[in-house]
Amino acid sequence: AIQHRLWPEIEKTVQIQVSMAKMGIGECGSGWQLFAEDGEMKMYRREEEVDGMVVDPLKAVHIVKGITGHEVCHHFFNPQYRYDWETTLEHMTVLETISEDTLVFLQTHKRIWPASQRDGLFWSHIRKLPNEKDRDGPDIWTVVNNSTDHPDYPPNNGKCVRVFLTVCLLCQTTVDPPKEGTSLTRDNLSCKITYCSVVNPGGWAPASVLRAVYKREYPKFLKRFTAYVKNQTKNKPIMF
Ligand SMILES: O=S(=O)(CCO)c1ccc(-c2ccc(C3CCCC3)c([C@@H]3C[C@@H]3c3ccccn3)c2)cc1
Repeated sequence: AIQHRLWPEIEKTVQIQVSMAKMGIGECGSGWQLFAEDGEMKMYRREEEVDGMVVDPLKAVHIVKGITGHEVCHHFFNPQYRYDWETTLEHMTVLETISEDTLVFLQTHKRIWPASQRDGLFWSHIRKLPNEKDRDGPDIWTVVNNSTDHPDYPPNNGKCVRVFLTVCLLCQTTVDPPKEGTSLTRDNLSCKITYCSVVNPGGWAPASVLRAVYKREYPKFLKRFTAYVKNQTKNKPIMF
């Protein structure tokens, strides 16, 4: 197949993001502070600023029963579900379908007072990865989103300030085998979800406001998104 212009960047970014997502919090370099915890969900952040702007990297680990990594990534990647779970979204369009596993999105997020409204333009790639720990086990699934350019939508030429983001959702499914002679059900499934994100707000916004927004929005987002996937899949055949 002919190579798309973004292919080399996608390949490299996916490798870097997946290896970072696989690292434990301890290995990931120091400075991670736990800032939210809710049951199996643990959210860490590092306080970082670039040109005086808050770009705090975020790393969340969550364990959800009853769903697979494929189901989580499928509902995160596909545009048709996004308005159901992404509450800060004002508008979303798919600018380009590079392939069935790679899309280019343009999204505007609801304005967060007193900051000006933001938009994001990024490629999104979904991929199945071999399970190196257990060759017979379920595959690992990932979605990587990374800011990119588009000739028709230059940054900051309308009402929105363009954010720059890199996001990695990495999902590892575990199957606890059912008792002899009983069939596999969703009760035998659990999924370890690692969500890493770095969002550069693209233009000045008060650090205190941004950190308050991050503290409020990220836990809400991951809880709402995983509850959405459980609800969407509960009466459907398991998608490995
Ligand atoms: O995982 S994704 O790829 C899912 C696709 O939508 C993604 C997640 C988050 C963002 C995002 C974009 C802008 C902003 C801010 C920056 C200054 C003012 C708006 C935020 C702030 C952190 C808060 C936030 C956190 C979680 C969800 C939404 N909002 C987040 C974009 C994409």
